[in-house]
Amino acid sequence: MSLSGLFSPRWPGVALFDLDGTLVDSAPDLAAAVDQMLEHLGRSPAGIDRVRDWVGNGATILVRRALAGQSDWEPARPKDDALFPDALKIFFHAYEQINGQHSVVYPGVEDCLAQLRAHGCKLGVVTNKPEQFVAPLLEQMGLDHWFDLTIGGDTLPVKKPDPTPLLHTMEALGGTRGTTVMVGDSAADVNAALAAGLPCVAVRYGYNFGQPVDALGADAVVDSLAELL
Ligand SMILES: O=C(O)COP(=O)(O)O
Ligand SMILES: [Mg+2]
Repeated sequence: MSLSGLFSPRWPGVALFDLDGTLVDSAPDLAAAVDQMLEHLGRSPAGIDRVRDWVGNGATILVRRALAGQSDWEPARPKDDALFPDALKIFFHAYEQINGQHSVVYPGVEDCLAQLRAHGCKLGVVTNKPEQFVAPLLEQMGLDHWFDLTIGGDTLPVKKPDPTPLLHTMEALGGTRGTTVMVGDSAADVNAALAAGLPCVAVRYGYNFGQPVDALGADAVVDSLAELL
């Protein structure tokens, strides 16, 4: 499956990209910040392998999961509820310092973005990561210059898997359902695209809560964004 196929019948169009697990492997920084937060609260660190599976629904749910020590944080224990506001503050403070330090751009990303831009596509980032962390990460990764618009998890009243952030970005960039594609690594991305009525590419190398992406219902599943060229 090539991107021109997904854009059918009109090309160029708008390509919307998820950030964590799609453009950038940011789990090492998120895990470091989560572990700093847990240690500050006198808890044992969670470690990157567990934190990677907790990423995808934004920072507040990441912190909820870290306090619960598992993906399924509901119902939160009363003790966790009491700790949550402080835990979130500590996480934000830690991640602000760490964001970008150990993160890397995935192979194939730059070539894909360059090719899309060469075709005249508008490019957007639609992430559940809180907005304040998005521009600093894109800048440090040297990716910021590719994007016409970035939407964070708290930029609008709702986040993925709600389709609103995708449709908002598509419209702001002059796209339509026939000329816009979503590229992401998790069920939050695929479900948002399905609900928005947009074609979707899922990448296998990301996080997706520790589950394979092949059965999510994406229009194409790839091992690298270079496969789309
Ligand atoms: O911050 C998160 O939980 C994930 O962000 P993403 O939407 O870029 O994958
Ligand atoms: Mg993601």
